[in-house]
Amino acid sequence: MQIGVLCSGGDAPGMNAAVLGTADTSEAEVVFIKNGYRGIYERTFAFPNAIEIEASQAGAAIGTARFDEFRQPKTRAEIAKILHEEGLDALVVAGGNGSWEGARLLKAETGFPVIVVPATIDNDFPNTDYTLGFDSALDCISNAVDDLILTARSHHRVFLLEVMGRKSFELAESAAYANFSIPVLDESKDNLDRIAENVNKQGRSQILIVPEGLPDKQDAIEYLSEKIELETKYLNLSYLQRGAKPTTYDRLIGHRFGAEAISYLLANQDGYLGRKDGKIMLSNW
Ligand SMILES: Nc1ncnc2c1ncn2[C@@H]1O[C@H](COP(=O)(O)OP(=O)(O)OP(=O)(O)O)[C@@H](O)[C@H]1O
Ligand SMILES: O=P(O)(O)OC[C@H]1O[C@](O)(CO)[C@@H](O)[C@@H]1O
Repeated sequence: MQIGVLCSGGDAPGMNAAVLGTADTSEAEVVFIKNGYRGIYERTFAFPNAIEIEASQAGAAIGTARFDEFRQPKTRAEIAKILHEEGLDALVVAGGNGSWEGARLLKAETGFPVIVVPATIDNDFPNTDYTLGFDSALDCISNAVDDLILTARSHHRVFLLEVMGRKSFELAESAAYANFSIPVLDESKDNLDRIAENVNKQGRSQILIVPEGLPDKQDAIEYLSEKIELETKYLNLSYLQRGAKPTTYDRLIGHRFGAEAISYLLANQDGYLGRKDGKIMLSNW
């Protein structure tokens, strides 16, 4: 069996472990596809030994992409045709919920077998408790909070730290819980007043964690800065979260997701992987 493997959407720490995990088999021939769905369209295929991949490194060593043309049925039909022409029997896609939707449509419209490995720092993917990269991104935020609080205390300041996650607040909420920081998960005036009041009552340096997807985020940041009596500073942690060194957990689960994807395809099953109750499982399309 010849299986194509690609990364799609934002890179996520642990994607490299997942890609390596797919190649950890002697029962299938794995072909890496560079730069996501675009790579199929442009026929940028590479055999595993042609690419340097380290599970210990963030990023997607085989490249990833956001490829808008894939939203068109005619592009998906063309891509299925190319996959057949290249002799591929199935596809493994490591990506987030957009990549999942693209894979779902590819399968529904063309019947091409595909398994999606949940890989995005946002932890927003159907039927899984966990997406690859979340733990590493969370670790990155924790390290930032550890460092920021030192300079914050030196100057008696409060930091508003923006974190990624698109519409999902999971990174912000988990980072705040893990670090005894204050999450800003609701932009209502009541909530912002309550946060400012608590910070003022305590009168000491704090880190407030703001999710990037907070509605009216800029207004909320300005409102809090006005209401908080200590001096406030704003920092966006941004892409550093995606570039975070993969934690051992993300390397382990990445390896397992990759290897399981191949096992399922060899057993003629496809769909999308997830982790539930500590187990890796497949949901069917
Ligand atoms: N509705 C859709 N129909 C078809 N293809 C889609 C759709 N949404 C996304 N895709 C494909 O998946 C790619 C990645 O999607 P998207 O940019 O939403 O990232 P993602 O997979 O959700 O990852 P991340 O969470 O890291 O952003 C898109 O560039 C496109 O090729
Ligand atoms: O790399 P881009 O296209 O700017 O995407 C940024 C987005 O990707 C993510 O890092 C992963 O989905 C989001 O948290 C963020 O909003």
